[in-house]
Amino acid sequence: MKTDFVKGHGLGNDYIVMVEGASPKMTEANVRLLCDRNYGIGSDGILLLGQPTPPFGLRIFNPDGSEAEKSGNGLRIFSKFLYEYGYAKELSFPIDTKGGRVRSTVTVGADGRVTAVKVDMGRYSFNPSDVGILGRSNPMIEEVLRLEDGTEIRGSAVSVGNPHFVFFVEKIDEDFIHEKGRMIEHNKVFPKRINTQMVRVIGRNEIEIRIWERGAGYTLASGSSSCAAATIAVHLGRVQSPVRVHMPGGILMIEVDENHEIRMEGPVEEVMTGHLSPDLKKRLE
Ligand SMILES: N[C@H](CCC[C@H](N)C(=O)O)C(=O)O
Repeated sequence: MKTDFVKGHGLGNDYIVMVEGASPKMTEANVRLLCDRNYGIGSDGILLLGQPTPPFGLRIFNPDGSEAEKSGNGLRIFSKFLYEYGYAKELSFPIDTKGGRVRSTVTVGADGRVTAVKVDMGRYSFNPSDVGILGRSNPMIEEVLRLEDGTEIRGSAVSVGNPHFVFFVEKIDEDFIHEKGRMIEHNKVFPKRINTQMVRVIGRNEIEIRIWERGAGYTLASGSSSCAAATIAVHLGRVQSPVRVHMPGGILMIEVDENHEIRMEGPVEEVMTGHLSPDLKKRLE
């Protein structure tokens, strides 16, 4: 790759792609600086290519410097990168993440560029230890979560490789997710912290969500959040699979099957390629 990084987005959830060995060390300080929208490149996270042959190695970093087990939008951006920059020779290939192995299949347009990606995201789990909840073995389904300000929210916890808390509303309230998202993220029930989705059911196969991401805050879209919200909505019988998930950044298609497998499909775009300038490099550890 003749460039220091490639930047892409999935429905407005943007990531910087870098290659291990040709990138700064992924220390918390470096990740925070690179993701900073004023002092750095700016993004909702970093995707780091490890093993450059199948099964491709992927590490995912949030803009606060923490490492995530999985990212749905990140996997689509990463899959497009692998195919267009010659790492992937096939249209379908496996990728190893901290949250398990997934398989991507890219859709290529007439110009040879990837326009969309389908990802077999693996299996969901309601197991509290998979979500990072300690001291219980029964799933947290439609239970009241108490926040430090006294707010009570009835929701469910699910892992799709990374952890999520999902609650339903009759009407989407953007202010609520901005006011309470961080409190939910850091609630003591979730020692590994957690991603949160506010969900409104629109139809038998349709939901609308708003997202507060662990380690990133409010984002325009989230693939793993779409998987988590669709999984809980199907599990509670509020919708049927496949589920169209509407977000401010756009729509993802999510399938949840009886074997607990989740499949996600959606668009992806490359924004730019770039080089780190000497002044920024001086600031990196
Ligand atoms: N912040 C998430 C990772 C990124 C998820 C999101 N961007 C997606 O597309 O799935 C976490 O700490 O688990």
